[in-house]
Amino acid sequence: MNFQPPYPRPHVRKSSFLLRFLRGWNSWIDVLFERSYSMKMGKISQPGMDIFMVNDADWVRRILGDAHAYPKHKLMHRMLEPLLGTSIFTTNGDLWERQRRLVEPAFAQARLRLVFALMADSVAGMTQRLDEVADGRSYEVDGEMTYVTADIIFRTILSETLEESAAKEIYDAFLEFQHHAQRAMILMIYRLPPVYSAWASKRAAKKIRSILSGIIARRMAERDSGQGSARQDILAAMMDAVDPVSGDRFTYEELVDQVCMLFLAGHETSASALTWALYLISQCPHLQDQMLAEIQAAVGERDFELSDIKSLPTVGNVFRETLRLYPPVGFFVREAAQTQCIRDKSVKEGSPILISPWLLHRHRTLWERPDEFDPDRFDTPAGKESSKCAYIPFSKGPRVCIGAAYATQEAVLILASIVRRYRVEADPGHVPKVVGRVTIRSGNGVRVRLQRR
Ligand code: HEM
Repeated sequence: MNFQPPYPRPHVRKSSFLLRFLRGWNSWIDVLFERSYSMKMGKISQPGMDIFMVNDADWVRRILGDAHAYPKHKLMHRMLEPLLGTSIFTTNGDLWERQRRLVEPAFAQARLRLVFALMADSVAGMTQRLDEVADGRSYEVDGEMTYVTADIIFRTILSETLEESAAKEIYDAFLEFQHHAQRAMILMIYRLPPVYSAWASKRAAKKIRSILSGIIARRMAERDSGQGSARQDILAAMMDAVDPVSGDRFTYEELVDQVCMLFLAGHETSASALTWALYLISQCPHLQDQMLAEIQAAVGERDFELSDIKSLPTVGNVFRETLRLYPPVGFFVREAAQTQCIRDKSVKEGSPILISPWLLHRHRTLWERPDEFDPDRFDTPAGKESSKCAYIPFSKGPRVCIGAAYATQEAVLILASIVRRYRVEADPGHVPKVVGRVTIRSGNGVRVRLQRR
């Protein structure tokens, strides 16, 4: 049985300028109105700046397909810069191309094979911690999903395990960063100086950056003194990578920015998706039975192996459908490099263009029953058609997520490990409150009840 999970009901009409500001202060999703979910293109007029929202599948493909004509907008860079510095996530042009050439090999299939065992070790730690709470009590899963995904990033990128105290420090600092970065962005859109929010987001980012930069400095010193060559993690691949065009490597400062970016892009997104996935399956006991039967048939009681990931199509579809309904990156911002017409609208050079997986994935004319949770939809002709043109949780084109395969491997492993060991039951009365900030999260947490099988 499919069900319709919660999301903020859109307003009937477009909000006025002032209401948009107030509603967007906590969550950009609260600004949306009914037509946002069916229009192909919208325009939001702000003082001194028109922002365009593109939901037309062909235009989305064109925009995402051309990183030169539609580079990333500086707004995104300014929002994330305190944490990510000048990293691949927000740069453009030659600088981005160089960074992409140096980072991409670290995520090649061969390296993903190497990091699978590290992921599995971390998941074993997760189940030990979950055993402590798997007695049917009401349990908030956000913290554990953030912990295990951050620990996986630490192990696979840096060959370090993440202590619980450092994990807590990072978790709290990141919540603080999200909160203030979202507010700084809203203020910048309204041409107001984001004085306090910018300062507070920098303060939170500094805590995370100081934990990571210490480790990188140590690793570079190790390399320079000829030690540590046996490590096969993602940092080693990035330190060794030589740019085939310029012949040079990442400097220390560049590596700090890239690792902070991979840390954020690589754990917060996955933690958001996994938390929502646990909520969704908690509402569907029959689906869990189907997942369990599939896991038992393919894997039984032995340890998971990398080749199992492809033998668990239902688990894979649960992850895909979670990313459709709650895409961790709810929107991205590009800009028009030249003045032009997009559909019937004149878009000036430099105007921000928003592309929103949140809206595209729930578009009234592009999906059947868009608000329903239905993992089987990806096996139907209609679902396959919709996902071809209107499914972009990892974006598309030259700037597609570098970590898509890594994230899928990790998420299927975590979900399958949880379902094999526990029944994930609903916590009656708990309804998550969807909040759109840097990622899409629940403002009141996600609570379920775990029961050991
Ligand atoms: C469920 C998990 C994930 C989701 C939904 C996700 C989603 C995305 C999206 C939508 C973008 C494009 C953003 C834009 O165009 O502004 C992106 C870019 C990126 N992601 Fe992910 N991501 C996930 C996990 C990861 C992981 C695990 C890593 C690495 C460890 C990673 C690394 C990156 C990088 C480096 C980019 C920038 C690529 C570029 O601009 O060239 N992501 N991701």
